Amino acid sequence: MGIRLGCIADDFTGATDLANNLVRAGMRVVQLIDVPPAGAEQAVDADAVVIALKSRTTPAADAVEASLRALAWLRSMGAEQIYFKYCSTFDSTPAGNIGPVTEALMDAVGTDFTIATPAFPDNGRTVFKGHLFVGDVLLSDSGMRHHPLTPMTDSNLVSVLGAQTTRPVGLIDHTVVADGVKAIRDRIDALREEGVGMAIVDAVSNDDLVRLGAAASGLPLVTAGSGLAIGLPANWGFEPSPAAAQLPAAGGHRAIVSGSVSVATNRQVLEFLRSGRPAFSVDPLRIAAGEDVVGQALTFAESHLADGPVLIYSTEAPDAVRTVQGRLGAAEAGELVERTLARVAQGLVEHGVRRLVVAGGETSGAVVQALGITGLRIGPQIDPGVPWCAAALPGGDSIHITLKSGNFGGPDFFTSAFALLDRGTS
Ligand SMILES: Nc1ncnc2c1ncn2[C@@H]1O[C@H](COP(=O)(O)OP(=O)(O)OP(=O)(O)O)[C@@H](O)[C@H]1O
Ligand SMILES: O=C(O)[C@@H](O)C(=O)CO
Repeated sequence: MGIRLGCIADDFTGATDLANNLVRAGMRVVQLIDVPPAGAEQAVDADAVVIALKSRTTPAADAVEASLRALAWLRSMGAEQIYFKYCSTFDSTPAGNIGPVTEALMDAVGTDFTIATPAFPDNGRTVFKGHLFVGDVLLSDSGMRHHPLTPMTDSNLVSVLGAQTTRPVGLIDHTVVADGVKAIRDRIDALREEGVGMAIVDAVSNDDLVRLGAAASGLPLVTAGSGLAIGLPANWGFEPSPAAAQLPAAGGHRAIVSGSVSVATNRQVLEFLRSGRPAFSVDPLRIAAGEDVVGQALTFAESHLADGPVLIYSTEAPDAVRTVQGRLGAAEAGELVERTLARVAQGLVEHGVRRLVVAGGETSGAVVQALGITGLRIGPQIDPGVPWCAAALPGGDSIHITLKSGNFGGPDFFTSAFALLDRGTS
């Protein structure tokens, strides 16, 4: 039998976030890193597949091209519904990429209508009257207003999405969502008749998302953050079950590689340092000066791995990051650190690390690619949006890995993640 749900995620940690919510709602999920190359037939034994792209901030045409390739592959696997996953903070610019990718997918699946909601109440993202809140504040008052690539300065998602698409954008507001599945479907029919192509949907609770999920069962394409995933699997009769999140037993050394500079990760690094555990700080300026930082980090790790976990981190507060960026350039500094941390991760695996936490979306992309990982089996949730995963390594061995979005996870994430594995993954 083919897969039920085919998902296209615009970044790697976002992909595991989505896969995690699907698993928790009872689906067996495989996450693939990029679209499998043509001819490389991959046997997928899963109810849903999430293809992880790095298309959030690429030029819109590239994001569209990659998303359409992913769509074609998912349809060839029998996907009955397509889910385009973006960030719960709707990260995008007037040039895209949420609008252009959505339009291209609509054309390709032959639909005149889809929904859009980044709501993820478990992580404090709610949509009310079309406005996105992050915790207690509007998106435009949150840290996202300073994001270097996708600054979010408007919380009104109808206008944000409207600026990115040629199709009229409407709203399905909370009164309709609260009224239930029939009311949502009636509103969709009415918007369709008015010629609206995409509708932002309010959701302030998981119950809202469950109702929306049921109402969306007939739509060939849905677009959302990961939250909607809690409401879709029931449309095929799936029910929450621990069996969906089973992973093989974990073993091997434990390490954390953190290139995330987000607020939550800074707190997690601080908490780890405070606990007196072994940690090595990667200084971008020393890398730029030609020091063998990879070698130094691995020598440090080697002497501590037996009593791990060991943390290798470049995480710094915004001021320190700005100073480095001022000296090296933001893109250059980012790339330098990503390359370094990816090589550190390779070295850690060569030294027997088989339980690895990676923090940061870009960092995760660099690490996963350097390790030659092409697919992830999704396991149990550590914190909302972050599951453990199991992956095959090119040499035939396997690894347990978790890819943590910068702003996800509690302060003790770097230790609670391993504690969950110690309690058993199956
Ligand atoms: N000390 C540092 N100085 C400058 N740049 C850094 C430093 N540490 C990390 N970086 C770069 O900052 C970027 C952080 O992006 P990344 O996506 O990994 O984390 P994030 O933005 O915190 O998390 P997310 O995207 O999941 O929300 C990477 O390109 C990384 O290489
Ligand atoms: O939706 C989110 O916030 C995350 O899954 C994500 O996409 C972070 O990059």
